[in-house]
Amino acid sequence: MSDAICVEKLCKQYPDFSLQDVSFCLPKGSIMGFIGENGAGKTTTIKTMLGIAKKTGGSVKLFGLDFADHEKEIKSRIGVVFDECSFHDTLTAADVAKILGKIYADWDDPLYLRYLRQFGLPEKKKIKEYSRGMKMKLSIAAALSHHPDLLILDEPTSGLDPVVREEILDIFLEFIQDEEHAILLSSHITSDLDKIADYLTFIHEGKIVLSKSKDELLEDLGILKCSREEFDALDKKSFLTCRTNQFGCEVLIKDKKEFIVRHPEMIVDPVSTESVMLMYARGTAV
Ligand SMILES: Nc1ncnc2c1ncn2[C@@H]1O[C@H](COP(=O)(O)OP(=O)(O)OP(=O)(O)O)[C@@H](O)[C@H]1O
Repeated sequence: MSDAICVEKLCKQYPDFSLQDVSFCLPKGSIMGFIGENGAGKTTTIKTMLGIAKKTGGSVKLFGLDFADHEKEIKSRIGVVFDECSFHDTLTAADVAKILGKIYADWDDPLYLRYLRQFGLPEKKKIKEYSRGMKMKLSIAAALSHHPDLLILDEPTSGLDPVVREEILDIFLEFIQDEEHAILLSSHITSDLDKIADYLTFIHEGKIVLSKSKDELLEDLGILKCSREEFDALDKKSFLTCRTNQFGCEVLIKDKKEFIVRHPEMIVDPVSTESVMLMYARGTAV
């Protein structure tokens, strides 16, 4: 299976923030959830991948092609949605179709109209009269209507009610069914990622801390609760991150089965996508 995205050692330097050696690959036919707390670097990664922010190092390949050398071709094959609607608010959905129809050779008006109807979006109403959720749905409809091979979505379900979120997640699942398409989706809504993601990539303070298949991650990782004394006595080689409070420590463990063999007396709880995110966001590296 070849990769839709392969990012290697991507770097971006802002005055108060740096993206450091960000690397991950997304195989075709799959969905990757890109997770991290506010300010972790998700949008910066996406913008730097797409050349919207200038990278200070590293390489980005989409469909096996170097982004910098094949920007035009690559852009015609991807649909991108940011958390803010990128269309001018005096336009209507019908105007958006006219503009995008001129930009994309594969623009599909009937498909776009089908999404507008499915999402309940009036064609003639100005975007400024749309609600936040309607604007997001319009961005998603537009991103899907030129038959892209890859969707890159920055918080696409934020601000949407659970019914619409589910409807959109179903569309994403349908999109990848042919095993050629892929989706990179940044989100704080871990329950959405639990439903649809095949891979999870966690970013924290500008660095990738984990990138794995969701099944492997849930199978391998565990959370150990122990006292400070127990923590101090343990070998830290399989510890990823740790949170301490007045009652003791919570430790994220890389390989819970291996740890339990070495410490059968200790209890290691299973992880969820949300608990891993919280362990990184609120913990300290061990
Ligand atoms: N144009 C810019 N100039 C300077 N700093 C920036 C710029 N854009 C982003 N940053 C900084 O980069 C850091 C990461 O921001 P980014 O938007 O990538 O985070 P995020 O993970 O997408 O967060 P959120 O979940 O809140 O959207 C922040 O500290 C932000 O202030």
